[in-house]
Amino acid sequence: MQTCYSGTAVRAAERTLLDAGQGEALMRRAAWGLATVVLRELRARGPVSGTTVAALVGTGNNGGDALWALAFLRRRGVDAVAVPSGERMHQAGLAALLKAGGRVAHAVPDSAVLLIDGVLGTGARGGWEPPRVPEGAAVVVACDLPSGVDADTGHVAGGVIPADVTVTFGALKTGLVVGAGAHAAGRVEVVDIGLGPHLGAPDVSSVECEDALAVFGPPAWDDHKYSRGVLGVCAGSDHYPGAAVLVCSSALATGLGMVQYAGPERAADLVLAAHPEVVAGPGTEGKAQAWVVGPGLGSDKDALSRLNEVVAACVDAGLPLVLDASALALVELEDLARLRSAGCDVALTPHQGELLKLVDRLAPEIADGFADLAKADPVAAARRTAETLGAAVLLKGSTTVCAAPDGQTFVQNEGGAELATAGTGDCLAGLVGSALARTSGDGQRSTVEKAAAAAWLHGTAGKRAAEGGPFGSSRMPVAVQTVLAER
Ligand SMILES: NC(=O)C1=CN([C@@H]2O[C@H](COP(=O)(O)OP(=O)(O)OC[C@H]3O[C@@H](n4cnc5c(N)ncnc54)[C@H](OP(=O)(O)O)[C@@H]3O)[C@@H](O)[C@H]2O)[C@@H](O)CC1
Ligand SMILES: Nc1ncnc2c1ncn2[C@@H]1O[C@H](COP(=O)(O)OP(=O)(O)O)[C@@H](O)[C@H]1O
Repeated sequence: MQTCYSGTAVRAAERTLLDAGQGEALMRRAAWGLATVVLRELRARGPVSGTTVAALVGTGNNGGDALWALAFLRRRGVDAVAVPSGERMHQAGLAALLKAGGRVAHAVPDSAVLLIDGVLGTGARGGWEPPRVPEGAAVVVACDLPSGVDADTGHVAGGVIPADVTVTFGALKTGLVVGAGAHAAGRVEVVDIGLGPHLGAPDVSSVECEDALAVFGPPAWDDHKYSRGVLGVCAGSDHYPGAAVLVCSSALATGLGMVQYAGPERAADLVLAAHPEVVAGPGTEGKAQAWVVGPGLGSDKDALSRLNEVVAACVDAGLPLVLDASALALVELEDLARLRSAGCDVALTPHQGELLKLVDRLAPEIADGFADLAKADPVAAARRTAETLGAAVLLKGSTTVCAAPDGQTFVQNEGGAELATAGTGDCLAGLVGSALARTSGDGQRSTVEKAAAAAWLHGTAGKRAAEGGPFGSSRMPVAVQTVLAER
């Protein structure tokens, strides 16, 4: 499990050490870590001595880190060039650079093979417009975070110089794992500067391979089909029959004990043609241990009555429930309240558009300014919705955010934009359903953690599928099987 801290929390942890007079030591530790990564990048490309490394240097301590790093690099024979972005530079850092034989220039030299972005770190406020830098040739290494990325949220209000590598200090920051911030950061390396004991509880976590496999592991030797998880799927309609197939196929690809399908004849026939092992019928009777409802259901009376039947089945038996797609537009507060009272784990899986509609309809008390919040701070938006509706929220997008009503939050970035194709959300619903069905008795992991495990598998499978060229969502189940087979 990877853990992240908000930029604000990292600053607070630093403050304790700054107050104890350790500011300079911290900065030199950070700068040494940055210089070490830069040297590694240079060595991977050829000789180090004589190559030009430039740093865009801001007015604050982020610039100070960059100046000290340049000073260390100069001692390795690098032509170290500081390019100030403002009127002033960190004094001790500048003195160290000049003493080591580095120089100051007013533009990034064309000869620079590597550019350090040391303009803004955790002290940035609002947006920033980067200066023109020579295009293409230089590797970009961001100091602490790419300038212009909000360290708490990942929001980029102005411009940003996308980094190949970000060397971040003290702890992985939330802004480096969410949305535009995650995209701009490139590969992230964390340099320990001794903040550990002062950091407190993490802000968000990310499920990694091992955590996901603990949910989607192989069967135990004595498992039988009813102990490996039985998932009920209420998806698809005469109008959208394919959704039923995608949900069932993805769930089956994880190796469940059984998938039970509830839906109309046309969709059921397609499901059975693809997977004769599915037990299909019009209603919810059966042995399901969790349900997925919503993909391709539509919005008519029939869709509503099918949703109601599934909610009733879950309430009766205390089963976990995934509400996706059409179900998000049909579910009512009373349904959520009944599910909560019955002790059912509930996961709502909207994309951003569905989230806004859901909040408008069911949580008007938080709707004011919510669209802006969802854009700038998806973690806060998912958390607020989860808390208000009393259910786990899996918010889909370039970063998938899984938030629990108590604030526990996971962010997952395994997938890429190849997943932006119709039906991949249906596949994800099948995976979340499988995660809940197969762990319905284990009580060890929270619903959001299980949802995050499904998001890990979905994103990783998306990447795997993309290796074979452009793809549609029907390729996802095979990719899921491949990912699980390879681990
Ligand atoms: N604390 C420590 O001991 C350690 C800290 N460390 C490092 O310090 C970094 C934090 O340093 P920081 O607090 O000086 O803030 P920083 O990110 O350099 O930016 C502030 C400067 O930028 C300016 N500015 C702000 N917004 C702007 C904008 N939109 N557009 C343009 N300018 C803008 C603002 O100028 P002002 O407007 O106030 O005149 C101010 O001068 C942290 O990320 C890490 O790298 C490490 O060395 C470990 C030890
Ligand atoms: N740019 C992107 N980068 C990574 N993942 C993405 C991107 N765009 C969409 N996705 C993922 O693709 C899936 C799309 O789901 P959804 O919008 O519900 O599609 P559908 O309703 O067509 O099935 C989600 O899991 C989402 O996180």
